[in-house]
Amino acid sequence: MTSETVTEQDTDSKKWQEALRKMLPAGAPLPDEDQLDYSIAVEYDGPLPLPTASIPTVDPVSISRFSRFRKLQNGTAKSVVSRPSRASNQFDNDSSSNTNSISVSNANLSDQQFDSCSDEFENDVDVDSVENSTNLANSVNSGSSENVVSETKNLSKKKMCNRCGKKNRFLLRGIESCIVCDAGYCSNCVLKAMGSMPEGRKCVSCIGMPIDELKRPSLGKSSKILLRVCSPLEVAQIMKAETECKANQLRPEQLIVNGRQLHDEELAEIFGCSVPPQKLKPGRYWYDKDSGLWGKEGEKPDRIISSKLNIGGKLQLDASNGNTKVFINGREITKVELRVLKMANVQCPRDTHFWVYDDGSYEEEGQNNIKGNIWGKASTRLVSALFSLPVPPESPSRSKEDPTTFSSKSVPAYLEKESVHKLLLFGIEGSGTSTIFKQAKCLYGKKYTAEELQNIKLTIQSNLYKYLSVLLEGRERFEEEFLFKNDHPVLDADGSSPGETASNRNKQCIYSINQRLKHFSDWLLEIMAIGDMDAFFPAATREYAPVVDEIWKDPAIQETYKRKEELPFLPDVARYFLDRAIEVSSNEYEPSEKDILYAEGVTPSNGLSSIEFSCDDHNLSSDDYYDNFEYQSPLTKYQLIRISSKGMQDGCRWLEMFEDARMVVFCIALSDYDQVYSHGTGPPQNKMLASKELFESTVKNPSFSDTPFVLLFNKYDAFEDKINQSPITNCEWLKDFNPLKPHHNNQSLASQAYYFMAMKFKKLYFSITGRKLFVWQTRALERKSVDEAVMYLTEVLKWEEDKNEGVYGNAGDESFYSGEVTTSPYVAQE
Ligand SMILES: Nc1nc2c(ncn2[C@@H]2O[C@H](COP(=O)(O)OP(=O)(O)OP(=O)(O)O)[C@@H](O)[C@H]2O)c(=O)[nH]1
Ligand SMILES: [Mg+2]
Repeated sequence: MTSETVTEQDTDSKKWQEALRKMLPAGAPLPDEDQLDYSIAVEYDGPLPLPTASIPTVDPVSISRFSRFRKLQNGTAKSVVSRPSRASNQFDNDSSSNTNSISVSNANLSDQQFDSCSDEFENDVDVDSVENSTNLANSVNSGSSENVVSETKNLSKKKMCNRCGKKNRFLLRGIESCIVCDAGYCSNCVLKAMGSMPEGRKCVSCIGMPIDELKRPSLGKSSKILLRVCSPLEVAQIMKAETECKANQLRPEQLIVNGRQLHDEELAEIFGCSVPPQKLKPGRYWYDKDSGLWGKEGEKPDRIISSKLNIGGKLQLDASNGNTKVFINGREITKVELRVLKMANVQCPRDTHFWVYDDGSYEEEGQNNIKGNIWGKASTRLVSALFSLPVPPESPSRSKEDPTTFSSKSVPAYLEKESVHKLLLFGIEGSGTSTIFKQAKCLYGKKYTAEELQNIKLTIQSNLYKYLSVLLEGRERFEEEFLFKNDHPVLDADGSSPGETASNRNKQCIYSINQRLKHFSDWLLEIMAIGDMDAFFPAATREYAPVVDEIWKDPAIQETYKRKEELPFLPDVARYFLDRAIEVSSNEYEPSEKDILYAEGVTPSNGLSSIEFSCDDHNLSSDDYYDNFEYQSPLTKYQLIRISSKGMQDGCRWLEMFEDARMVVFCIALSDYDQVYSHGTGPPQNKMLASKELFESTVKNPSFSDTPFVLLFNKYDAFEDKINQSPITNCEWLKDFNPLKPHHNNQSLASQAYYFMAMKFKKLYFSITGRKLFVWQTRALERKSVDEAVMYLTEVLKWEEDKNEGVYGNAGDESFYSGEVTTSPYVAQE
């Protein structure tokens, strides 16, 4: 080794030390290389004030990680989602994959680039590898260099225009590909290569040829590229031709219905009927011509189409692979269907054979006696919709005689069902799921109706009495304790005995209230004890509002409130509403958005609630969020389904109904680590442990064996507030937390603890599933934080989809890449 190289290395290592020191909290010692704790990276919050030329920087080269969160601006990668806090990070990395690789280079980057890169660093460093690594260089190069290079090659090929061969900057905005041969063209070449597009987006040489079936879902969905080179009207025409021209249609032999290939006229019959199966793809299906139920072979029904079509073979008993011993029109139904039938109060013991007609009326086979209508009840329709079972359209023209009179206008969203991604949201009591749900509803859902608002108002008004009664009960207890203590004072050191005990009995104490209020208190507590509150309220609301206000302001109650930690049933929001008792109780009161957010009992406490939204509903997300993306179908719908904590306790019976959920969003309040949880008959337990148990059992639930999980760590604000007073090691499971000392403030400690807990859960999840757990943090009371969380969820879905489709294997590739790969010196060394 020459002396020159030695000095070079020396200087390098000094630079590293200098850079590290800047990243560490002020005064923190430079850790040993061996014990370097890289979770400190979450602290990093901006470019270092060092000459950029000499700073080792982080260059994003990981291809598959580019996504909407890493969209490119001016050639640099930047996190689109602004960080909700210094510590906002996603732990979406998989230690076993190479997708997190980041190469380190000494390239000269501008400040701005450095900033972007450090963003990337902050968000992307593989937590697992960081934790285990002993060397920064290794940690940031956690992927193998070979893989990085080959991924890049693939991408380069993918992103090359098939006509001009250029990888010019237009390519950052995507390419348009041929629906037959997948050749891609940049916006400069697309018209030259595809001509007037009489059959949609096909190379001129591919016209007349059948399309690539993988691309069928994107038929008729235009991209932004086309809009750049054609007028909107032209694009509309091209898209129309693409969906309608003969060459692009399914061929009858691609469809097998009830075990038989279709003929030409059968295909025509399907497409010609008034309610055809939409978005039909080649495959094997079953069809029940009496009820109109239609599904994929071996699966539950998927939709209801026109009945009485003469297509395919005879419906088989095992068409949907049911195992319930209950039969509909000769088909053994699936568990989910049976459950819905039971909810619709249809008696169905084993070995029942039903005859179901297309209007939902049913009878037992051979009895000739209509027993009822399955779809009669709105609740059944709702439950069916939630469980992805089809429901017939609600149309006045619907009739048994003429089943094909459904007007196409009334065909509901279920026809688009396959593009609805269900996200299941739950967690233990108080984790914040209803707050998140309400925020999401405000952000993307429909406005509350007048009736809903009225109900919310009544809920808020009666909550006042609930809170008051908790306080009054606490007051009584504290008063008794206080007087008892004074009755039996501990002997003083001088041996003086309890002298004036008798007179204490009649004495007032700080917890005492006047006779009049005592009277009201007794009355209210009695009503609460009987559980008869609804009989008195809201009628009594306005009448008693002044008393409520008076009691709340009474010094005794204020003293009681000071000990709210001892009142487990008093939520934090009590003060928010009690402070405004008079206003809230008035007839004219209209709950504000904030009131609704804070109000308890707005989302059902023992069941399901759901909202549907599409990507376009992101009203908080910046416009340029989608700028660089291929056009996303506005039809990508998401359904956020919240299962209440009570519903979860119920033997988790809901879960098995959601096998088709695209994602489980498990919510845990970070601030629960030192809270006690007691429910049911079980002994009190640490709340974080209770969450962990529920998490574990959910992960092991067979219904979710293939479903990605996202862990939402909620109440980050409360977590930050308390972490310095109450160490997280108070929780048995978190005993081995060993923060890098000294932490100069709550934020830094909180972010380290957050990382630590995220890692705990990631490892737990990995040990059960062998997969990666996605982790995100929220402050559910802040709307922006929930919006960001939802964006993250949709992003994870996208990643998962890409993964399932074999990333970049086909055209809909939404990843972006900024110029050439910088070969890291470390990669080169390997
Ligand atoms: N400080 C803080 N409070 C929150 C946050 N999220 C929710 N809360 C409060 O925590 C309490 C419980 O939240 P909920 O949303 O009702 O929790 P939940 O999961 O629906 O719980 P159940 O209704 O018991 O099933 C409410 O008083 C919320 O206002 C948060 O991010 N920070
Ligand atoms: Mg709640």
